[in-house]
Amino acid sequence: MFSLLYGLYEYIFRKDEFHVLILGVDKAGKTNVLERLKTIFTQSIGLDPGKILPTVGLNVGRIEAHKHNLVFWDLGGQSGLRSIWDKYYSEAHAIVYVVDSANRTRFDESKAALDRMLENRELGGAPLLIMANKQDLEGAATSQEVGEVFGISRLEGRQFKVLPVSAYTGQGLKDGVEWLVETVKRTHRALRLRVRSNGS
Ligand SMILES: Nc1nc2c(ncn2[C@@H]2O[C@H](COP(=O)(O)OP(=O)(O)OP(=O)(O)O)[C@@H](O)[C@H]2O)c(=O)[nH]1
Ligand SMILES: [Mg+2]
Repeated sequence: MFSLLYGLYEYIFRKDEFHVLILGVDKAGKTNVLERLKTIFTQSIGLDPGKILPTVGLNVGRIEAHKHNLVFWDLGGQSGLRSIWDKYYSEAHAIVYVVDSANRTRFDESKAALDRMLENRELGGAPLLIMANKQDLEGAATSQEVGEVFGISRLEGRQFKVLPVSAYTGQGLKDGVEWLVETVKRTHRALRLRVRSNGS
């Protein structure tokens, strides 16, 4: 009886856990974003930019924000590593797509990788937050420009937002996390994933 009641208590009061994939082409700044998020939202200090190497496997970061637990999965963006992105799609509540706003020469490549990702049905209904990163650099494209180049307003059936951020200064990261929590909470996808995890 006690365990039944405890189970019910746990079910009602446990914090929801959301899985957020951090994607984007190599050198966009994904791992720096993750490390800065750790500094902002946890007791520990994220890695210094100078100590961050190109990602080959998976970096995981957990934070607590707005009464929710968020688990970030940061994957490598080199072209040969993009083929494993889709292994994580079915379990992801939302996507953060990081763009190097200061490197316009790679916008086409980055947009192609984004379009390919969005075509995947396993990501149906997953909110998309585009981080127009490296805003601290002079000449960086604004978030509006990034939104236009990446054709974001044409997305149908998906919640999305483009935010100006800097992993170096922390600009925009709190707003991004707040948007993620508030948006994911309201999606059918979150409910679907929750039902599935309770059933397994
Ligand atoms: N100026 C500036 N540089 C940044 C910022 N974020 C990342 N960088 C730099 O951009 C480069 C790539 O950063 P990473 O975080 O390793 O990029 P990544 O997207 O994780 O790359 P992969 O792991 O190879 O996919 C590094 O030299 C970083 O120091 C930023 O906000 N501003
Ligand atoms: Mg990385």
